[in-house]
Amino acid sequence: MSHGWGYGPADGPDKWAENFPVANGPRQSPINIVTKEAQYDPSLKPLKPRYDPSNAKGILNNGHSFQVDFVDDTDSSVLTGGPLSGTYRLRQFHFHWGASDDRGSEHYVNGIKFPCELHLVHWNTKYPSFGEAADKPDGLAVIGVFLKIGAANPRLQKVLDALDSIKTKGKQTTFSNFDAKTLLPASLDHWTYEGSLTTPPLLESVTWIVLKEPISVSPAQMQRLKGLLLFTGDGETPCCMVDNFRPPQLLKGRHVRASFK
Ligand SMILES: NS(=O)(=O)NCC1=CS(=O)(=O)c2ccccc21
Ligand SMILES: [Zn+2]
Repeated sequence: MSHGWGYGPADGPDKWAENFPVANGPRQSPINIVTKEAQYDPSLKPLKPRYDPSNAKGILNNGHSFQVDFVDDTDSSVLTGGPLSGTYRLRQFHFHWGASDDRGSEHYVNGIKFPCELHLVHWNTKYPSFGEAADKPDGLAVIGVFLKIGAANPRLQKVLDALDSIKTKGKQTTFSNFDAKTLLPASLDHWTYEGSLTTPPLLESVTWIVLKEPISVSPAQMQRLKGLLLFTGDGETPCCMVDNFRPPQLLKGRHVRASFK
């Protein structure tokens, strides 16, 4: 059963507004971050991700990416600081990538695209659950991390090695004892703005925290991501899951803040 949306010509980002009219809303994501227009905000606090590796639960091919899910029934893996008020619990992380390394990221920096972008999704514990938080203006916080082609990144290896067991849509397997913090770069300098989910239902509930420093990924490691499959329908030939990114959306008067000078 398809979700009804995807990244192809018939069901891709240009079509999403038909079923999700918020696609044309005032705070849509991703965006192109124009660094000269991002104002340094000294009131932004240091970003504090505190993750417990034992909260890692499973890895799932959801048909448009893959996600690593975390147990989120306690405050043992949380994000605080930066632009956030209160405590946000880690829910899942996933990636967006291209068919070739000249594209793949959702956010751009001064028009520059990266081959891949990691999203760590958190929800505000002022609400009783993820589901309750997901449609509130301050409900979610997503850390975006750019991946840049370079040396092989050993911290990605455990995730990449798990992909062989979730090749097709709907497949999942256990994924335990993983510290998501190891996927973050040394510097937590970031840009932040008010936006949305970049996939349907495109809810305008996300405080975006996009890290300035990319992490590395080797061409061979990128190939592993591109090997994931999604079936477009029962019995149809599987096709590679690539180019699962939404293009940048209009700022519509929003301002991007920087945590660094
Ligand atoms: N790229 S993104 O993080 O903005 N959107 C993916 C996403 C993250 S999520 O787990 O909040 C969720 C729930 C329902 C539908 C999509 C999503
Ligand atoms: Zn995402």
